[in-house]
Amino acid sequence: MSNSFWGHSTSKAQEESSPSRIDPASGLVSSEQMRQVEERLFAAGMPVAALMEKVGLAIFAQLQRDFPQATRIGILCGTGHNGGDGLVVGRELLLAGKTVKVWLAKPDLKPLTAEHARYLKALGAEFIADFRELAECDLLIDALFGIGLNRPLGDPWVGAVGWANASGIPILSLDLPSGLNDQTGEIWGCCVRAACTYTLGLWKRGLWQEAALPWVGQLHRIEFGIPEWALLTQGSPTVPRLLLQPGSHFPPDPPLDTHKYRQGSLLLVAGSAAYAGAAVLAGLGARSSGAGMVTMVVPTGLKPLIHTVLPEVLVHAWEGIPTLPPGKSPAKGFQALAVGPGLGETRLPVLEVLLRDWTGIPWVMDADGLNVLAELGVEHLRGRGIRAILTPHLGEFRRLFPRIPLSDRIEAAQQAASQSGAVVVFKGSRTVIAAPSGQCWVNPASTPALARGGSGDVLTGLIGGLLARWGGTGSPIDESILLRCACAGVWWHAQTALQLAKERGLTGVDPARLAEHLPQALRTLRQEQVIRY
Ligand SMILES: NC(=O)C1=CN([C@@H]2O[C@H](COP(=O)(O)OP(=O)(O)OC[C@H]3O[C@@H](n4cnc5c(N)ncnc54)[C@H](OP(=O)(O)O)[C@@H]3O)[C@@H](O)[C@H]2O)[C@@H](O)CC1
Ligand SMILES: Nc1ncnc2c1ncn2[C@@H]1O[C@H](COP(=O)(O)OP(=O)(O)O)[C@@H](O)[C@H]1O
Ligand SMILES: [K+]
Repeated sequence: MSNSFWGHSTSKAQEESSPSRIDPASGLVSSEQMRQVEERLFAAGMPVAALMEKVGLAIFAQLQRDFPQATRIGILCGTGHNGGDGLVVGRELLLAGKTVKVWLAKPDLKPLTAEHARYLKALGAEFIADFRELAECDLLIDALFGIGLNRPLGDPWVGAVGWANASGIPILSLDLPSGLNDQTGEIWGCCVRAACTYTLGLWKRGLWQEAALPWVGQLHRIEFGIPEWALLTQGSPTVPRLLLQPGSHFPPDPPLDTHKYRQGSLLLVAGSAAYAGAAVLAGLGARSSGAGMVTMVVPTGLKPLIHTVLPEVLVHAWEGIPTLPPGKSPAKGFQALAVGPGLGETRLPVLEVLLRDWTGIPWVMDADGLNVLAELGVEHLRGRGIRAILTPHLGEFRRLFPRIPLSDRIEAAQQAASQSGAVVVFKGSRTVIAAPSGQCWVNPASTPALARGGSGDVLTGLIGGLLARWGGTGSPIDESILLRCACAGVWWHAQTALQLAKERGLTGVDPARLAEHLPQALRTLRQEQVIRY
């Protein structure tokens, strides 16, 4: 990853132009891809047992940091190498003076796992026949299944998992919570509900899917030093990545001799009599983006409100039939268009005007803009040559892309981007951002404090403003800039909400305050350069 928070570092540029190598800090892999990486290590001479030892010791060290108070540890141990990892950790815990009890799901262990079981027994760990005997433990380690899981759990695992989940004892899952699908994050019938998951080597993509959120707990990646040559992907040209920090996604800071027209001019088309607030919130988001000029197109009735709340905004008001600012052509006047929040009944006539004359500048489309697009068909965008960012939530996504299956939201976003030719921001508790070229990002940190009406309107204005700012720099707005704006907006929006929720509690993050807090949050983030999970 780039070390520069704002700069356009070469390493970042290279990273983006060579998608065939997995970034170990942020790349999301399937179990199959993980196996390929491991196979390369083994083929090059790394002994399997040595890798398990290395991984086990690293897990033990992290466990000591995260659960220093745990003294009685129960291990739910499967037959494969996930169980082996659990036993290595058990050995270290025992040697550190902790009490260790092991429940072996089945006796037919893989050879390496069997060796570790034999030694742990010799050291004095108690091997129990009934998992209920783990009730006195203060920490459970879930070492039932990792990347080897390939079908729904049956007996005796279902009983053990159900008991562990109901026990109230915190559970640490190794690699994946047992029962979680490594790709989709959905569960195979039943699943361990982890307080914490330590994934080994590379992030398994299922862990970062929205469906996995109730099961994975705190996520942590155990580094075990995978060499660069082992990180090549096969079969998949691009690997989805976590949005760990915005880096070069943001527009550069303004030069000292800049002026308002070089800071980007945004046309924001939003609001209706019924949904005046949506226009205000999108305007507040645009204001905080730092765009040099914001012009809002609203029905006449909203003009006084916009002037009062956003005095710096130019307002073009229309009555009867929607019109756009006179004397300005898309080519010279504006660098970006944000359209959709709160258009309500006026959405169709408004979109008709925009589609007629305004296809030359990049668009951010949300809410009612997306609903019109769903009626027209997403092909319309490509047909008209519109460069666009679409920001659907689940309902809007369904309407736009009715044929795309939703069980794997990362894959769904990638398909949507490829189908529409637009950058797609699939909003939710784990927002996914995908581009037609196949590049794809997942926002790893957000908060349910955002789950209230209007949060998305702020995001639309913010992304629109960022787009205008890039346009103001003179950069051609190609796919990579669209992607940068989408990523920067999503990250900044969520990090601001996290900061506000910490200060004011989950109910203190109303959209207007969120929009107002954006600049201050970014300043803090720039100083801290941290990611909050
Ligand atoms: N590769 C390495 O050397 C290293 C790996 N490491 C660790 O090993 C883990 C992967 O180990 P693993 O391949 O042994 O698979 P694991 O997840 O333990 O499953 C065991 C077996 O269960 C079976 N099975 C599947 N689904 C089932 C079901 N529903 N109900 C019942 N059985 C089911 C399936 O066998 P099958 O029955 O399909 O033949 C599978 O093989 C990995 O996550 C990491 O923790 C690290 O130590 C680093 C070194
Ligand atoms: N549970 C959640 N955790 C994190 N972020 C969330 C959650 N629920 C919603 N969000 C975020 O809040 C925003 C809601 O947008 P949207 O549904 O369009 O709201 P609205 O249309 O009312 O403005 C999106 O950015 C989404 O990612
Ligand atoms: K596990």
